[in-house]
Amino acid sequence: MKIGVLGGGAWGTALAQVAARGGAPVTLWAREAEVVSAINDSHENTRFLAGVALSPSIRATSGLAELADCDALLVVVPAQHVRAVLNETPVGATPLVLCAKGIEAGTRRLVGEVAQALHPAAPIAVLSGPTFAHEVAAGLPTAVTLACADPVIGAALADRLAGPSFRPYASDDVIGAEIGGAVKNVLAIACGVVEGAGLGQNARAALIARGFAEMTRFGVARGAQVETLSGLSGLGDLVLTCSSTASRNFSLGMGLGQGKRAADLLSDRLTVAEGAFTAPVLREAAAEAGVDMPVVEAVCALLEGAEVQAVIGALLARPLTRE
Ligand SMILES: NC(=O)C1=CN([C@@H]2O[C@H](COP(=O)(O)OP(=O)(O)OC[C@H]3O[C@@H](n4cnc5c(N)ncnc54)[C@H](O)[C@@H]3O)[C@@H](O)[C@H]2O)C=CC1
Ligand SMILES: O=C(CO)COP(=O)(O)O
Repeated sequence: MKIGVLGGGAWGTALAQVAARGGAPVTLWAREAEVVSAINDSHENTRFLAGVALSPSIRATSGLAELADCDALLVVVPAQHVRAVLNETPVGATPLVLCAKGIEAGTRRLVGEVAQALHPAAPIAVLSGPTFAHEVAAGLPTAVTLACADPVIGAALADRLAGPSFRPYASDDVIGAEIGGAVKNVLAIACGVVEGAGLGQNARAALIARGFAEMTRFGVARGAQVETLSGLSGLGDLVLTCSSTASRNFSLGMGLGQGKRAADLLSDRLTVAEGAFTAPVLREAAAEAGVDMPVVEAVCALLEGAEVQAVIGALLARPLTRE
């Protein structure tokens, strides 16, 4: 199975390295000409994943047409750009594996829903879980959810990507796998705020648990299975990104917690903090579904410039309720 990767950021590059194990040919489309030439000339993505020696069997390209001979495409561009990139990609009935984590602004669609609407003949799969790109690229042990409605295609993709330190777990819950990854990015911002504002470890644990309750409420309302939300792509990824400054979302939250302005923190970013884009869309989607998400609303308020202590005070002053 020849794998193509759409997106030459840190995660697309790390997944290309996974797929190239044993010298298997992989074609990686990157938007930046300098990323294409760095990968082809020196086998390194100096811009987004510096310091990792990439397999020579990864060939980078700027031409989406060159993905036409692939047997499966991993979609790893940021969620807000999936539509534009997939619009230009020759897909047909090739399986699409969505690896971006987010909800599209405007349509409030999960990226798998965007992909399915654009390419109705393509089987849709989702690969998601606790996966810092630099750890995966370094070959450290990692487990992911690989969800696909078609169990035969799901198993073929899992077999193709699995390795001694990369373990896909099968699921048929595509929506559940996507919702975990999208929502946890927003909750990771909230946990970063707790860290930045010095609110302590009790508060962080409380936020993870109450955030998970929000993720579950929203997920169930959108048709997700609770087992998926409490697995690798939901709770697993939530725990990872809510505990580490290696998370871009957590780091963004730390800055907000220290009183910095969201606009300043976001203005000169080279890399993507998806939670900042997902938060307002998730707030709308939750309202539409009639689901209460106070932590998500608090993150939105902070991104819109509200004062940290006022937002935290309002969250803590909510009426007492049952767990
Ligand atoms: N980095 C990680 O550890 C992980 C990232 N992800 C997800 O993977 C997705 C991609 O993130 P990263 O690879 O980390 O990106 P990155 O932050 O390393 O790089 C930014 C990427 O955005 C692309 N980009 C910027 N503007 C664009 C546009 N107008 N059109 C198309 N692409 C554009 C750049 O070409 C580059 O590939 C995100 O949804 C992220 O949440 C998922 C798991 C792990
Ligand atoms: O999704 C990730 C790990 O699973 C990466 O998290 P950040 O985007 O917050 O760095």
